[in-house]
Amino acid sequence: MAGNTFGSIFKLTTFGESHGEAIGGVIDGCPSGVKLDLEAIQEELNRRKPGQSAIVTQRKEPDTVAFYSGIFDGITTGTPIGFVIKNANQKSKDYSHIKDSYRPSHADYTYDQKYGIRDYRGGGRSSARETASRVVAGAIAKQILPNISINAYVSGVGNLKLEKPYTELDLSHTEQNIVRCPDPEMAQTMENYIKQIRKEGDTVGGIVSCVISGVPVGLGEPVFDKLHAELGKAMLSINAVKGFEYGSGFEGAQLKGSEHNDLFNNDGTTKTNLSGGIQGGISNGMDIYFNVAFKPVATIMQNQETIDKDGNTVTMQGKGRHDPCVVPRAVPIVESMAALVLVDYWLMNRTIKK
Ligand SMILES: Cc1cc2nc3c(=O)[nH]c(=O)nc-3n(C[C@H](O)[C@H](O)[C@H](O)COP(=O)(O)O)c2cc1C
Ligand SMILES: C=C(O[C@@H]1CC(C(=O)O)=C[C@@H](OP(=O)(O)O)[C@H]1O)C(=O)O
Repeated sequence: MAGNTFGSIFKLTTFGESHGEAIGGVIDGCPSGVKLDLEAIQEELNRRKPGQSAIVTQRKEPDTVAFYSGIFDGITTGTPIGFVIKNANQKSKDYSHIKDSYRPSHADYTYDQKYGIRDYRGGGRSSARETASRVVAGAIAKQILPNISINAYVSGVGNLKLEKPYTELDLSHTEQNIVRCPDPEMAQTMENYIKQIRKEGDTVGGIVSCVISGVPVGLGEPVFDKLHAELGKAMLSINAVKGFEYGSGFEGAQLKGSEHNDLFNNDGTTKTNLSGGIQGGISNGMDIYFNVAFKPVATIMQNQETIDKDGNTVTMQGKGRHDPCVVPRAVPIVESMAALVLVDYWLMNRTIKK
């Protein structure tokens, strides 16, 4: 199975399945001499972990990370950073019903067809449990990036949407509610809606928005490794993601050039920022902002028609502990993937300029 490594200088390889012994990763290419705040890494994991509130999966995992290499006296040594997060709260018997049948729109069918064998307990390797390892690496990347802030927040749940742009929001409120929406009133409405959806045994999608400030001019490697192309790949690699747009995004397609162009100030900044901080695949020093769309996840607590391995139609009922809506927990994952992209390009830029 290829495809388990992300990045070209700061490289993360993850391993592990949702109901196996453990998940974890190896980071190769981390610069030496970085003093790490290990508590801050654990805090990022706590933002992502299952069982954290009434509107997420009730699987209760401590998600405590243990580092095995690459850090000495709290400082990176430049050697591979190996880390492990033990799985502690699997309930694998809840998944025997999907051993020989496929949940519609999960990855059961495609994994079976491609590999011919599948750890069906939980989603196995396809479970978003794997993203905990991304958060560890992302938290380290955040600590390497100088003066760059990355803030994601929930801007949509089903039809409920925050219409205000990030410039009119107080993002310091994001962590003050369990939805991670910076508008307290909207957060409450979203929370009530997710609770109602959960009661119905259903799931609902949503949008995570992200804003990155303090990025210097010059990150991004045209023509194939443009900064926004890599951000797009990073976001689309997250489980359940269906869409990525940056800057003016899909709405920009409705505008005229005279409305869309970002006119310059004399210092090279721009009066508007419909470009979303990237032009020609290179950061221009303005804020980078983007939206990531998540689908309503596949496992619903309702009877559904599906097929078994032999192609027979069967009725399946959702079992196990699942997220009715993933966006509250996806916020730190989006930030982490953004940090991994930025640290890679930042290190590349440093190398090229030397
Ligand atoms: C934070 C997070 C939590 C998720 N939780 C669940 C879940 O509880 N149940 C589920 O069926 N899918 C869940 N998913 C989505 C599946 O992992 C994903 O749909 C599956 O791997 C198939 O991949 P795809 O949707 O990207 O095609 C979650 C995704 C994320 C990002
Ligand atoms: C365990 C986590 O979330 C899981 C993500 C997930 C999925 O299908 O993506 C399905 C559920 O668990 P399982 O793999 O046991 O079916 C969630 O609880 C986690 O994020 O740590």
